Order: sequence, then structure tokens, then C-alpha cells
Amino acid sequence: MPDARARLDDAQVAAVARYRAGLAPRPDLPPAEEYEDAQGVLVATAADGDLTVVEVPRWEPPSAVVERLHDEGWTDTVAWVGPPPDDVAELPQRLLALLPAAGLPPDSAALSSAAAAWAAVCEGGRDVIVVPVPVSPDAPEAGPEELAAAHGASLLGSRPWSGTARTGGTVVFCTGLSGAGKSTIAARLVELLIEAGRTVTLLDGDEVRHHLSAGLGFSKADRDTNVRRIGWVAAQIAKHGGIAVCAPIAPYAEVRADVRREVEAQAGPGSFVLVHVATSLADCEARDRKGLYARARRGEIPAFTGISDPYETPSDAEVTVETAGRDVDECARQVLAAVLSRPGS
Ligand SMILES: Nc1ncnc2c1ncn2[C@@H]1O[C@H](COP(=O)(O)OS(=O)(=O)O)[C@@H](OP(=O)(O)O)[C@H]1O
Ligand SMILES: Nc1ncnc2c1ncn2[C@@H]1O[C@H](COP(=O)(O)OP(=O)(O)O)[C@@H](O)[C@H]1O
Repeated sequence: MPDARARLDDAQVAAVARYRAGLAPRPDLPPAEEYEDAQGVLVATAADGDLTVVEVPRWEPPSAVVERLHDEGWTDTVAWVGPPPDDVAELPQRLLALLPAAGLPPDSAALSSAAAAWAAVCEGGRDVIVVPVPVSPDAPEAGPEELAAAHGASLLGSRPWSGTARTGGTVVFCTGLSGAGKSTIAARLVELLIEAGRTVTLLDGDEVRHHLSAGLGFSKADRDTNVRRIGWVAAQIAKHGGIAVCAPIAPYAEVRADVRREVEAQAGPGSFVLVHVATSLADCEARDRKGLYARARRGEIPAFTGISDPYETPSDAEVTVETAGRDVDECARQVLAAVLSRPGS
């Protein structure tokens, strides 16, 4: 028996919207009788092999766009696909701008910067209607001609677009064992970044657990939730051009990779900097500033990272910081140099 109701992710919802627009064949969806989007809105129903589209809230149907243009008195509409060309002088007075946005979150920084570029074109006295359309910017499922035709317009031109833009924001994600020096290096790094005139938010492991992740423990599931929450908040900060410095243990490679993906989706390629604070277990244990290792060795703290719980050493760190025999300032400056030297930072 198929599930009565299945939840579609953004990519699947975009595929349904393409199907409704006549831009793509019926998408392959998991077997179900009803499909909803991430907000629980009924998007489509399936019966006897037929898919009936009910409503796709995010994506305005081309027929509605055509109606809107008609109501506004537009005739012989011309369309441009993608962000505006460098030379806008040749653009007509009225223009429909279609922005391929499947796979981009509705508040994507890349999308808003493309829309802002079109708004600047309007300031020159032009009338431009911008419509996000459900095809992927980097590998469009339908060509510009087809998109324009679906919206009742003829194609004037198009500009290829990856749909990712560096917002200037960065997530510096420090990972390492308890006592490795993550908090200490992160705190000094924040001071140095502020001196360099940057806006910084510190999401320290210990502090996050008192607020954002209050109530979570140290099972794998709870650690994963904690780290994903930190990553989500950090991605929102970077999306708007800020720097987020994070310092959880983050012991699992898969979750760190998910956070990297989330951040780069929001703030553009290269916006995630993984810093492995690579102090050895022996050195962390010798420091044992909070007495936790001694307690863990006595069996008083179950599932303690490095002792009775795993730490997966990163193989994808942008920066590896050795702390043995080095002072904090030197380590923080090593990270600072790596962050500020990244293109687009
Ligand atoms: N079982 C166990 N394992 C590891 N650490 C433990 C544990 N129980 C409590 N603590 C204290 O919690 C701090 C680590 O929390 P994090 O949020 O950074 O961990 S994680 O990323 O969710 O794995 C860690 O702080 P730091 O020393 O600053 O890393 C410890 O003080
Ligand atoms: N080069 C270094 N970088 C960071 N911390 C260092 C360094 N050398 C010694 N330490 C000491 O190691 C300890 C690290 O603790 P902390 O920053 O709380 O670690 P974590 O946040 O990784 O648990 C501090 O007492 C700090 O003074």
C-alpha cells in the first residue's frame, strides 16, 4: 500500500510545477495518493496513474502570469531569462524577466541579488516584471525559448547563471576534541575579525547548549541535532554577509558535510571554512581543564568523545591547526589569514 500522503521536497515540488507548466513530463514521485509541500499544503493527487496538480504555492503558473500581463495591458511581451545583461541600454521599455530558481530557497541571496539587479533596471524608467520559474539555474530542465513561450512571450535574450553568489558571508566551523582549544581560538579569532572591521557572531559549543540546544544530550542523534542547528543558524548569518564562528566538537563527518552544503547553498561556494583544531587526545587529556577526561576515564561520563565515543578526524578541513607548543594568538591568526584570503570574503 502506498502512503496516503507524501511530503515532497523543494526539488520535487519544482518538478510538479514544471509538469503543470507543460515544461517537463510527469515527474517520478514516491507512490502516494496525495502530495504535500514542506508547509503541508496539498500540491497534487494521484489516481489510476494520473497526477492532478492542485496548487503549487511557490511557483506562479505561467497562465496566471499571462493573465497578469493582460490585465496590465501588456501586448507583444518580450522576455529575458536570467539576471540582466551588462548593457541594459538596449532593453525595451517593458520586459518580463524570468529567473530560474528551482533548488534555491525562496529567500536565497543569489535570487534576491538578481531581483535587485532587475529593480535597478526599473529605476531607469523601465517596467520589468520579475517572475521566478521552477527550472534549475545551473542545469535548466527547459530552454529559454520554451520558458518565454510558456509565459506567452517571445525571447529577447538570456544570461546563464549558476544561481549561487558569494554573499561575502563566511562560516568558520571549528571542530576538534573537548579541550582541543576550539573555544579559546574562536574567541581570539572573533576579536581579530572585529578589529578587521567585520561583523561576527560566535556560536560556541558550550553556550549553544544552554540556549539553542538546551535539553539535548550526547547521544549520536542529539549531537547531530545540535550540530545541524548550529549550522542552520550560521548559514542564515552568512547568507546576509556576516561571519559566524562556530566551535562545537561536531564529531561526525557526515553531519559536518551536510552543514557545509547548507552553508554553501545559502552563502555561495567557498563560504564554509572547516577548521580542524587538531590537538591530540593525549594533549587534551593532559590539559583536562575541566576535569572531564578524568571523570570519563573513571566511567562517570558515558559516551565521552575520544574516550568512549567516536571522533571522526576531518579529511576535508580547509585549515588544520596544531596547538601543541603554539600560543593562542598564533593559532587564531593562522585561521584569520585563511578566512580573509578566500575569494569573495
Ligand atoms: N559525553 C560528552 N562528550 C563530549 N563532551 C561532553 C560530554 N558531556 C559533556 N560534554 C561537554 O560538552 C561540550 C561539547 O558539546 P558540543 O556541543 O560541542 O558537542 S557536540 O558537537 O554536540 O558533539 C564539551 O565542551 P568542550 O570541552 O568545550 O568541547 C564538554 O565540556
Ligand atoms: N595554542 C592553543 N590554542 C588554544 N588553546 C590552547 C593553546 N595552547 C593551550 N591552550 C589551552 O587549551 C585549553 C583549551 O580549552 P578550550 O578552548 O575550552 O577547548 P575546547 O573549546 O576545544 O573544548 C585552554 O585552557 C587553553 O588555554
